[in-house]
Amino acid sequence: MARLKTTRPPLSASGEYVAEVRGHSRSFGKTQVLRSIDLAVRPGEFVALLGRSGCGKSTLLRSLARLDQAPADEVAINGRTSVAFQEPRLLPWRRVHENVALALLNTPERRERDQLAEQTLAEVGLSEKLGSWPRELSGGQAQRVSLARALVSNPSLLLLDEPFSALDALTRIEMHQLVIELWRRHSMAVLLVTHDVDEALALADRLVVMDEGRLAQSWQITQPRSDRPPSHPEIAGARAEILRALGVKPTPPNPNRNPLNNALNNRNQGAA
Ligand SMILES: Nc1ncnc2c1ncn2[C@@H]1O[C@H](COP(=O)(O)OP(=O)(O)OP(=O)(O)O)[C@@H](O)[C@H]1O
Repeated sequence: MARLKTTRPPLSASGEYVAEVRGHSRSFGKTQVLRSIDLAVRPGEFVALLGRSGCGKSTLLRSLARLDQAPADEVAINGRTSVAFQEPRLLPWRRVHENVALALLNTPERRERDQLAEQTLAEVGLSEKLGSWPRELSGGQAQRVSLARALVSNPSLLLLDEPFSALDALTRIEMHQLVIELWRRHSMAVLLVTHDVDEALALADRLVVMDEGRLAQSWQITQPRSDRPPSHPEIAGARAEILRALGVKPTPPNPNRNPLNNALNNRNQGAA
């Protein structure tokens, strides 16, 4: 009897998703780190990826960023991706605007590169630091430059690998606001890797929990971002479930979420 060859349908190239991951596995030596991951990110969607340390979040992000070779039938990206990491990773021997312009290697015209870098640095509020050296920046400013460098190429998917975790609480809140503003303005999708459940609940449309290389559970948040107090039933309920999925004892919500909600409320006058 002839055996039917089973071929998987190709990953979407239709533009329905900016990133589509299907049955993606990855091992380092004998250690399997990603186990048949399925994940699709829609244009403009804001997804937060949570999980215990070592569960494979950064490895998945690297596959999406094409920093690691992933088989084309497991990971498909429609459009451009760019990444910002926990550390800003700026070149210390290049001035701020050069660090940003360097992300535009495919733009041949130097003047265009400079203009775009300048424009994007203005968007992150750093116009006055164009000619500074990275060593002259605060941690928060350096992280803004890193964001500008990721944004300048106008990605359809921005990958953020714990970009706020080294910042103090106030700077973090400012960065949250900034990321939401930039996300809206650029109409891009964002995949944020974070350990902070409250941060994820404040920012994302969808929260996905990873466990030992698998996507364990996900939550869609329908409450508008501008109105997500920790006491809201949807937010409180998702928080309790996510902490349970992470195997963490419930803790009181981070009170720093309120300033974000308030600030977003003030700026966006109730926009979702
Ligand atoms: N290049 C590599 N070579 C060997 N092992 C690796 C490599 N990169 C990651 N790993 C291993 O893969 C596992 C998952 O790492 P990964 O950085 O993806 O986890 P993570 O969930 O992002 O962790 P964290 O939250 O601590 O950043 C870890 O056990 C790590 O040691």
